[in-house]
Amino acid sequence: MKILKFGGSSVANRENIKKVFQIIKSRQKEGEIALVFSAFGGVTEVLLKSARLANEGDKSYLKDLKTLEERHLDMVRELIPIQLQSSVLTYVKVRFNELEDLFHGIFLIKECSPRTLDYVGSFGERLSAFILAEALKVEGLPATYLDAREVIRTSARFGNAKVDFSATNDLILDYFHTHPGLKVITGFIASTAKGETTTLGRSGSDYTAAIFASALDADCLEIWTDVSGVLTSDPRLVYTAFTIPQLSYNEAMELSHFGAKVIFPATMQPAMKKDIPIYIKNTFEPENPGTLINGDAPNGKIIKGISSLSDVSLLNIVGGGLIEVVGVSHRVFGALADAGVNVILISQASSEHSICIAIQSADVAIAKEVIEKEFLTEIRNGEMDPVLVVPDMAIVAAVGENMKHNPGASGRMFQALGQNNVNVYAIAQGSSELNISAVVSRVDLQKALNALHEAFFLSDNKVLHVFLVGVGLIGKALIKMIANQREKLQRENLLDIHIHGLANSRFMSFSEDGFDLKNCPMPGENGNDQAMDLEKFTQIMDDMNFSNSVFVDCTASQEVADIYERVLEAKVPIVTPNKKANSGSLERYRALKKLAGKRGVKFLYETNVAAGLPVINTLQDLMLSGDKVVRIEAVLSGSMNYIFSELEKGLPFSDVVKVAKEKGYTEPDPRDDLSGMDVARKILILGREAEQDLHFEDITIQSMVPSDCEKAGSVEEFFEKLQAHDGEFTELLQEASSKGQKLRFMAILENGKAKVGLGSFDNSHPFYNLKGSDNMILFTTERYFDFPMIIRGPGAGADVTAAGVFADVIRLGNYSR
Ligand SMILES: NC(=O)C1=CN([C@@H]2O[C@H](COP(=O)(O)OP(=O)(O)OC[C@H]3O[C@@H](n4cnc5c(N)ncnc54)[C@H](O)[C@@H]3O)[C@@H](O)[C@H]2O)C=CC1
Ligand SMILES: N[C@@H](CC=O)C(=O)O
Repeated sequence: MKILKFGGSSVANRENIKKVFQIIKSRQKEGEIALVFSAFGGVTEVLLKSARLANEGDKSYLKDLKTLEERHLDMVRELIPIQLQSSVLTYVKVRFNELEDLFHGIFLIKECSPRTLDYVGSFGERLSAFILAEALKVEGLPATYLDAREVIRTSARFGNAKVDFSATNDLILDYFHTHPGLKVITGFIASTAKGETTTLGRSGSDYTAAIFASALDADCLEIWTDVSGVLTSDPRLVYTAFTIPQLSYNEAMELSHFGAKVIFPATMQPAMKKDIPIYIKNTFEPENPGTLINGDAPNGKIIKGISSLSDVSLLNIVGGGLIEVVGVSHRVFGALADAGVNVILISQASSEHSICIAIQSADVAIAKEVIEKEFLTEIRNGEMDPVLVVPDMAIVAAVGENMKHNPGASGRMFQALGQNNVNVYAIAQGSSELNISAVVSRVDLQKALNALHEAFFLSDNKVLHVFLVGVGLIGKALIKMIANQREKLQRENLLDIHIHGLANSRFMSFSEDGFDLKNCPMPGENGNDQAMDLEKFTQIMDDMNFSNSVFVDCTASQEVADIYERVLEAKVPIVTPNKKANSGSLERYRALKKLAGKRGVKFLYETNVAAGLPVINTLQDLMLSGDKVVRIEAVLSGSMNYIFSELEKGLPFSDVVKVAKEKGYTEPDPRDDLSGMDVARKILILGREAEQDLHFEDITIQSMVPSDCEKAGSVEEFFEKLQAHDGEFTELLQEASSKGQKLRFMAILENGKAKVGLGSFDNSHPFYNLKGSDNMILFTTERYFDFPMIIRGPGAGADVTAAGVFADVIRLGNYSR
């Protein structure tokens, strides 16, 4: 025997009911079944609301009742052929006449007790089960309607009656032995020994099904609903939530206590006592296996699900007078119980100095009042503080039997929360080790759930949420690269990258779901984009509050570099090719690294030097492994190398600089390259990475910008003025060529001092053969002393730089996995 229960959404309309009938027919072929139905979707709510309206003297209940009656009559007409409708239509009309009389009585005497409400509520299931039984007969099934009030005996606690299992089990068994056929049973309702109608409380129809399953020793209980089982987390908050294939009864109970709405704990008890498997199945996706709930807790994932409760407040009861005083907890919880306040979570440190309690926010005022009343004397004597309320909290709970005797679950949980800057206000874990709960701020709830979901279920998968400032040459190339590589990264690296924020110097735009990167509109291209405001940009990034946010700075702006502290403080890692932050004061360079370390986030800037070439990482590895840098000799400017190599072809200097800019090798203002400033910044950063106390003043710079060009107001004006100097550069080149040498703009760092400027090299030097936008870095270290370590390759350009930035972003994705 299998018991199949269908909820209100499964029988909300004819279309759904047809699906239900298909399921019933297929199950019936497999063996004996019995069916339990809820009222048609939404009917019970309307009935109870109408009763309240009548009680308040509001005659609009009549309209609601009429609409309900029409709905049921329509259902009969839709499910049953006209020649068989008459008796069923009469049944419905008689029930609604009874209801009308009943509501008129309530309206007249203005009395609507829980007992009356139970009677009113019973009509929903009586109508649905009767109509469905008749419709099933039409489908050729031997259906017989069973009003559960005939067989489920309860106490007279109306609204939430207590089942008398001994009487009920006998009545059910007797009924099934004496009545053949496919029983179509009303969910939710029962009766007292005196024949008064009662109801079974929240999720009462599930309970009915479990009662029958238990009485009949059913092989299994199938709960058919509108979701495919119990999910790993609330899918409205965690988009990656998925169906849990199997749960133990205990796990299902823990999950449902904290928000998994699919099953209500009490309803499981009868099935659980007899170890009857419960399947949670989706009427609209019957082939989906759904969730099996049974007595097993097989080894597998360390937790099964992450549940949550929002709208929680914390009460802190603090005071020296609590220490080693017997009975304090008894008084606190006694006062709360007397006031009917449900305590969700309790935490008390072993110092006994405080007790922390989580309750529903709606109960805060009364809870505070009764506790303070209970401890009036202690508060007056200063032995205890008035109750401190921390509002707007939420609870996240990791649930799973495999946590038992399995170290690491709480470590992983709090690491994930900490890494994502989620503050934990209180913690509770019982010795059953089935549930670890943490109280967090409500604004952090979604981030916390996603961080935990990723840490426990998708630890191999990671989603990065990028906020990109600067969508010029490099920024645009980066977006294109991410768009092209996304699928491969998802597939092969289990890494997904979404961009949620974009900005240039004038506009900023945001997308909660992430921009469509293949057709990504640039800031300012959408009518509703906002004017760029850096403070607001970071605020919106904070407010979006994603786990794994990343700030990418693809500008050359000092203003943007100045907000790094704020970004790191918010525990958001930074990736940037912008050299401004690291080439500012030595103190700030060090402070930023320290802050990143302190906040446990990465600050990655491989592209600060030589674009995508692995220079910074290599140098960091050398230093970490104990090497010492003796000398760095390097060509660090892709544009300058391009310019001086092209000059060899006899082209005018100003034309070559223009082409270097067009090719994306120069800085936004090419004078940053020609002046040696860009190279100076790079050698400064390399020196600092080599753990030298290098300041900008320690660098001697030879500028290639003629003095009149320096003063040019715009880049265009600069190019106009530069033409007049073409001859000077041709002369420099000829002089070097006459000695068999080539011009290279280079930097040398030695003995704590650096020099940046033009040098000429013959073919015995590695710089001689550099081509195009090549960079070359020679590291002479204690280990690489006789022959320096050499890194060479293109050191400027959109693609190589964007690729370096992209590699840093991917690196972030790979950390902590
Ligand atoms: N071009 C190259 O080969 C390499 C460039 N880099 C660095 O990459 C960075 C970007 O360079 P490009 O893309 O060539 O520059 P770009 O001039 O093409 O783009 C800069 C972007 O930043 C935006 N921007 C500037 N100030 C801003 C502010 N205050 N707020 C918001 N947005 C602002 C601009 O509107 C533009 O979208 C620079 O720091 C550069 O030094 C690093 C390695 C190589
Ligand atoms: N303008 C730079 C590129 C970025 O660092 C160069 O020419 O090397």
